[in-house]
Amino acid sequence: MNLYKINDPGFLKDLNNDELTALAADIREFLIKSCAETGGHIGANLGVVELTLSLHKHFNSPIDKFLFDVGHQAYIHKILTGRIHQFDSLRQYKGLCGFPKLRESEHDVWEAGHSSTSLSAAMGMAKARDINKDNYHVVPIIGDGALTGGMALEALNHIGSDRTNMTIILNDNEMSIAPNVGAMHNMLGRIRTNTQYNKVKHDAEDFLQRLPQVGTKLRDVADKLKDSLKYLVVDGIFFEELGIKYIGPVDGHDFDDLARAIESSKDYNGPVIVHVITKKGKGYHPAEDDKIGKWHGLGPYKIETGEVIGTKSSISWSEFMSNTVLEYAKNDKRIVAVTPAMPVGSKLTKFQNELPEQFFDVGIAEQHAVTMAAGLAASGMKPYLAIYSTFLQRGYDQLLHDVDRQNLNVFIGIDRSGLVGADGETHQGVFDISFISTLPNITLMMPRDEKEAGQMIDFSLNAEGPVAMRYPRGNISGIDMNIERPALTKGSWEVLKEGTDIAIISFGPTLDIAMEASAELKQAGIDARVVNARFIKPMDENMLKDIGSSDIPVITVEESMLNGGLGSMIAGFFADWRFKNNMKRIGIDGIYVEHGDVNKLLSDIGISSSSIVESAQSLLEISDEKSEN
Ligand SMILES: Cc1ncc(C[n+]2csc(CCOP(=O)(O)OP(=O)(O)O)c2C)c(N)n1
Ligand SMILES: CC(=O)[C@@H](O)[C@H](O)COP(=O)(O)O
Ligand SMILES: [Mg+2]
Repeated sequence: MNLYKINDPGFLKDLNNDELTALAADIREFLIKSCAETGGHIGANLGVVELTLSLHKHFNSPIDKFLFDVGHQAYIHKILTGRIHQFDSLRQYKGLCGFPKLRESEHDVWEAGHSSTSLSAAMGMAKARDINKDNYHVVPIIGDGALTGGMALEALNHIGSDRTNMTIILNDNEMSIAPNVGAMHNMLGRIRTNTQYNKVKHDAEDFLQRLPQVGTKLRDVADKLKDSLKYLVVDGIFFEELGIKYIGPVDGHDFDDLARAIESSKDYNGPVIVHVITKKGKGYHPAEDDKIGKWHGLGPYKIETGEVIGTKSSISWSEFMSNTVLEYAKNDKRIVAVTPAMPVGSKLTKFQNELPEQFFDVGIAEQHAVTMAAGLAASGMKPYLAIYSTFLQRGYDQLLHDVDRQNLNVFIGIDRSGLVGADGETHQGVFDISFISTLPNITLMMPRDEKEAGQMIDFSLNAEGPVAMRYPRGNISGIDMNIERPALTKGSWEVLKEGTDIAIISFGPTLDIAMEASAELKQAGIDARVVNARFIKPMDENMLKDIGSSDIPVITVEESMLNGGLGSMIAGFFADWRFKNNMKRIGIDGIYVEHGDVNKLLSDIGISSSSIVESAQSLLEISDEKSEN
């Protein structure tokens, strides 16, 4: 079938299973080729081809509402809703978003990126429907990994008690990014594999189908028998106990099985969960055989070999951090690593393999991860919580209420700090400084390179109280780790380049553009000082007082939100000390930064050496005018 002719999913209603099967093959072939060029969440999408086709066949989007949890598995949905032409720009600057996007299509009724939100949103939409006496289906599609998220369980608790009409599609492929974990996963596994129940269930259904003109009474009795059978042969049906009818397990690659389950869910008066069993990566061997989570989402690859394109000259920041902490943990049993379902992204699998008893993957459960780390610290352990900046947002109250307020020795590795690029708005790590800087006790740092990172890790593992160290997505610089550096003291900044005309204050990766700008300014006869504000909190107040007293203009640069960022903190300090330095804060000003190449995004925002140079020149003109008057 010519996929490029698809504008609307309505045609699916007329397709028979053979035609659907052929269409599924065409879609898989397209996805494998397209993602080989652009990268993307290929594994997750290959697993939901038949499921997505069936949903669009048996429901009526956009009147019926599809809410894709996380949303990384919505590529087929996007193909069926007329967006195949945009796939060559997937997750690229101004291109197709890798997650559902309201502005892209009327069929995208809920945006995501962070997991476990679909059931709560579905509840809201279903209640609005009922209050307005509307009549459409609300269909959240949630994975077995996302189901481990606390929000999902909070929503199930409400949905079941309220008996709100909706069809929950549970896409169970036994994988989160890595293999899924937790008691929920184990329970689903028992249902998946309980062949005795499945056989009895099918035999019962076949028997009923064969009975001539079965009276409704007998059918009701038989249904109750079948349901009670579930209680006998399958561990307590968790969902039914919550008041949510359970249908499954359903073969997520069999159109007949899917049709039966979806249609019967539509007839039921109350909430239904359809437990669909799928294979992540189906149809592409490297992805299908993936046991660790490499093919969940990745960059461009060679189709024939599955080899990811683009050799790396050095290791990632994540690998550097995890391997360095691992070495400390080998010599100190108190050091334990905690990850909320990101052992692959945070490069903790080596730690997990070498020190399994000092490693915890708690599932997609950031709130639990943060407070568990607090509990570990309260008992004398030294927890290292590796967590993406964007996902730390999910555990903010736990960070405040449990970790910082009790001043506990938790060491937080804030991964993917700064712009992440392809994942876009929902994943940019640009809010953590703003929400951490307000906390009274925590120390917040960002190293300029791996040498300084090593010093910070040592500082953190010997510190009193909570410490957070942010680091970017991408690779370390590969500098010589044997270079000598002065010892790191808490709250100390470093002058990278002396200068008397203006001070440029930054930290982490943006120090590079600060140094570039200072070199350009030197060409123009301007002597710019560059300061490494490696301790974002506490700031180097002595150095700030020196700068304040000298009354030279100050430019701050951060790949982070301006409000609550370093620039704001320095401006507040100057105000409190009545310093009158002219200031320019360069950073992200009140917008959500979309997906795309990080360098292009930085340039658009004005985080560049040229904008530093321009700011310096205009500040110095102001200062000159001020001094003339
Ligand atoms: C709050 C939050 N934590 C972590 C992630 C990272 N993440 C994205 S997809 C994923 C696994 C989701 O597993 P599942 O729901 O089973 O979907 P599948 O990929 O298996 O289809 C994780 C951990 C996220 N998007 N949001
Ligand atoms: C969809 C999701 O949240 C994850 O798959 C995320 O995209 C991983 O990001 P990295 O690729 O930076 O590990
Ligand atoms: Mg899964």
